[in-house]
Amino acid sequence: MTEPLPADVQREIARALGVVPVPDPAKEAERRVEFLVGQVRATGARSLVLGISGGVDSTTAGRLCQLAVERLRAEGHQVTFTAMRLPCGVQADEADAQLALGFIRADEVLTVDVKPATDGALAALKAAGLTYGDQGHEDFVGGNVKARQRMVVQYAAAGAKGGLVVGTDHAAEAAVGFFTKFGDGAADVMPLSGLTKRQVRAVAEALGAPAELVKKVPTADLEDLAPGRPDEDALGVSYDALDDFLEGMPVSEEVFRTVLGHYRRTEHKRNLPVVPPVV
Ligand SMILES: Nc1ncnc2c1ncn2[C@@H]1O[C@H](COP(=O)(O)OP(=O)(O)OC[C@H]2O[C@@H]([n+]3cccc(C(=O)O)c3)[C@H](O)[C@@H]2O)[C@@H](O)[C@H]1O
Ligand SMILES: Nc1ncnc2c1ncn2[C@@H]1O[C@H](COP(=O)(O)OP(=O)(O)OP(=O)(O)O)[C@@H](O)[C@H]1O
Ligand SMILES: [Mg+2]
Repeated sequence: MTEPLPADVQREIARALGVVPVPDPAKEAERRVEFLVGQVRATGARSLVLGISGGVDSTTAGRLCQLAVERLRAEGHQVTFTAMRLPCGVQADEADAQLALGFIRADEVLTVDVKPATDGALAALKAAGLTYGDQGHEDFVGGNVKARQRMVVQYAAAGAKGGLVVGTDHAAEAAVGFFTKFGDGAADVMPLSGLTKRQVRAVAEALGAPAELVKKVPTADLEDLAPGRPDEDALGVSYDALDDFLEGMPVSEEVFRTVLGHYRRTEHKRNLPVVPPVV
């Protein structure tokens, strides 16, 4: 069988992830505010809950949430947006998180330090006898525990408030599975879905986000041994190249292979858990 052409593979992946051109980022922002409004109306939710890190994704999604709840309140719905600051101890780019909060102007900000819960779980696992390959491996697994502790507290807040947890996953992260399964990958609504990273930045700019945040270098910031490590460093491909891939532009063979490799390896993260076939 002949291999499909790279352009056809790119088109198929972009289609699966819902990537479309965004000629007018302001209209796109509006469409996504309306999506959130519709989801709140349909579910009867009384709040939206989202962690604000100081990165461009949560800055953008956070502002969309606040605009959505203000629109709903104008229609008479009792609904609020809770922005959550979820540092793990002291966050190096705390100033960016504060800048994001100043822009978003959320109804409420809840701050929870996820360090005690993260350290407690890891210490208990160690006491139970769990071991890791090496220090780097331990740090990597611990990073995912941190991301899942953020999920735990966001769902606790949503449970207390009758709310929906908002996720910030978009097409560039989804394509390479660059999120923690059931950590930041766990959410009820994902208003940035289908956007490439540059489209997220364009929507952020259209919303009036501070330029420092629009242009900020993306970081998962999960590893203690490599604080603030740029995503692009971990992924081995730049977001520009990844966006080119998703937007159907020509990419180098190396980029093509890297993205396709990540896409195939992380298929399980974009699907529900695997179950036995029905007989
Ligand atoms: N084939 C398969 N079918 C079904 N399930 C499979 C599987 N392979 C692994 N799994 C399961 O998945 C687990 C691995 O997935 P996971 O725990 O997510 O771990 P993993 O994908 O190894 O790591 C998460 C990556 O996402 C990055 N991240 C996380 C959070 C936020 C951001 C960000 O950009 O902000 C980035 C993080 O830096 C790291 O590189 C395995 O331990 C196993 O339980
Ligand atoms: N320190 C934090 N405080 C609150 N929420 C966080 C924190 N770190 C991560 N999150 C949540 O996890 C999500 C995933 O992180 P991710 O790094 O992909 O997004 P971001 O930081 O908003 O943008 P970028 O990818 O450009 O860094 C964030 O959007 C946010 O909702
Ligand atoms: Mg980040």
